[in-house]
Amino acid sequence: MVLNPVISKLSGKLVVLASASPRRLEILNNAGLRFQVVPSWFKETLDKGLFKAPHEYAVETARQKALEVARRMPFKHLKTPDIVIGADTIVTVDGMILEKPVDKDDAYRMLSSLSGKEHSVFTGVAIVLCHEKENEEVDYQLIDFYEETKVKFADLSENMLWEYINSGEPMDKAGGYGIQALGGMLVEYVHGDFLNVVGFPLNHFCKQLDLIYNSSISSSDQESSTVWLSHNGNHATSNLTQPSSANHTHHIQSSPSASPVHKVKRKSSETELNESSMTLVNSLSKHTGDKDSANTKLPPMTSRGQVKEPEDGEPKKEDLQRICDLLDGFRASKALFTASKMCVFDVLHGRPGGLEAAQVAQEIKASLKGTECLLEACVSLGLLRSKERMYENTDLSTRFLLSDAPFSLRSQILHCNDTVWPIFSHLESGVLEGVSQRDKALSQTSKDQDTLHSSQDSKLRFMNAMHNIAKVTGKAIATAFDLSSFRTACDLGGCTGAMADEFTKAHPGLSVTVFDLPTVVQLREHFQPLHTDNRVSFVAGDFFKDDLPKADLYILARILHDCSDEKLDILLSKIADACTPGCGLLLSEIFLDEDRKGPSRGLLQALGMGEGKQRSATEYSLLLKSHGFITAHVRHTGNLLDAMLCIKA
Ligand SMILES: O=c1[nH]cc([C@@H]2O[C@H](COP(=O)(O)OP(=O)(O)OP(=O)(O)O)[C@@H](O)[C@H]2O)c(=O)[nH]1
Repeated sequence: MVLNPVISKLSGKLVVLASASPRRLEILNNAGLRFQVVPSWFKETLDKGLFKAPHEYAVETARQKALEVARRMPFKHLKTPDIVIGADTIVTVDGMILEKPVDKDDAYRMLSSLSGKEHSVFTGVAIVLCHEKENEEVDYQLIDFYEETKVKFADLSENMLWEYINSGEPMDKAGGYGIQALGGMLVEYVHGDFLNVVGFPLNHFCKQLDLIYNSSISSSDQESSTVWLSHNGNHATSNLTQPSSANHTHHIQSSPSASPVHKVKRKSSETELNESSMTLVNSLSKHTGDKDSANTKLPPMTSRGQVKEPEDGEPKKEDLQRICDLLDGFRASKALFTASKMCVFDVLHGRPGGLEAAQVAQEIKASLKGTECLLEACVSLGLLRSKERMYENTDLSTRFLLSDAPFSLRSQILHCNDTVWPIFSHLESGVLEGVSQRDKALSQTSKDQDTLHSSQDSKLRFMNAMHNIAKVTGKAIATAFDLSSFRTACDLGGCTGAMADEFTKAHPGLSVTVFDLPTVVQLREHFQPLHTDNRVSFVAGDFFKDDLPKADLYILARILHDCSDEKLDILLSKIADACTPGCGLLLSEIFLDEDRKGPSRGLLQALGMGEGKQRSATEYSLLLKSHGFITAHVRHTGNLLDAMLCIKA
């Protein structure tokens, strides 16, 4: 790509850098850009698990940083900028995203995970072009891209690590290092844009400006091809013409059902810019021709930031829908629980063409009316499909709701129905008293049941539920880290051995001992996989009281969140005592976001008021460090559980 002068194109425009990074300020200053700095208030807490690739996380964070400033300025600074620039820099290694360390321990974790390795630095950049309209409304055009640079660290000694950490330099830098300063000592090579590592890919930025201000797309083309971001930043689809420019051919694919983010692939003779995507959403005024955008018509925001309620004063549909979704949530859960318990999905399995409601009613021995309502509700939830009054399973129900599906969750669903649901029926008491309502709820439930389940039956049902979760999450956890340095593992509370199976499958050199209560180990025959791998063995015992089997890796999957502080201390002390330096501890839990604002799955689980608590990765890391385990790697798997690998110091 031939690069043309671009900085001068911005003279006379109000350019805003939505960043508090002194390095970004210096880079753009040195390039001769005149701009104002308005740090963004956007909290960098996007759920990383939602992004398919690390760079998407950096780009979305950059977008939100820039949009927050672009939207705030008209009524906080009483002026609308012409251009707002946002950026976010992250480091990735071993599948982990490293941002700025929260403390020295975190910096140690990051730097030790980078030691001796090549890693990537991604900087996402968002350019928001603001267009103030005659009616004071502001439309935004959002253009974003990312740049990747590879960096290789030398092998770092403990002394080197701690000397660098104690310099204080790591604390405000992605990945815990500053390549432009002391951190340069750690670096063996850089492949790619050095400034991108520092925090701003200046060359790529200039190329992007070139596309915006020097491309041959005529203003009318730009008008027709450039679709504007609605004031609220909500996306909407739009139909687009396919513009072409002198230096670049870019293809903007759009379809009514497509996400509003369209990948724009720009190629040039010299440089293939990596994917830069222009978030294309339609304005409220000009491009709402097609039905989709009409459906997503949003109340316009005045430049003073107030959302204009629709003329008739009706509440916004989206807000009402959000509340109704929450209102109906328990009905949806109960429909799933009931259909599962009544074996609706099993009844429909293997019935080509499906069954009528009357046939299902007969098979599940239920009323026709009740069965029809249940089947229709399941169709509305995507659990069944119907055609000419014939009902069939969907892929979703076939994969997760059949009793004998490889990843069946039916037992977990029955556990939620029979145990969790009664507990949540006493949630108000739980909140008032701050203690679990389990005994009250289950003693009442067991009295209500015609026949009390034998202790073995209820134990089996619980084990089945745990087996379901281990089957669904086991592979993601077992493959989260390189465990080649470990030969023996002990899965504490490993229940049926489903997780142990996945570890032996993923690591041929590893044998796993499942250590669980005698009543659990006695019942393991009910769950043994068809293939019996002799690398999985069972030992009965109580990990709070008995000696732990010797191993060089201990696995704790969904155990710690259920333990009181006292039990945590007992268990972790026993593990620490059983470990020699270099032993591993692999923890698998739901890791809360650092600001404890999500994921709701974890925070809703905490409403069970058990004696344990939900924690973030940092909280778990510090808890384990207090027992001599240093966190080496953290993995947000995007599955139901996350994972952390710690090493005994
Ligand atoms: O080698 C280096 N690597 C990274 C940096 C600096 O690290 C931070 C990255 O953090 P972020 O992208 O979140 O930016 P912030 O500083 O928090 O400012 P925002 O207001 O934009 O969020 C960034 O400052 C890089 O410059 C470095 O200096 N050297």
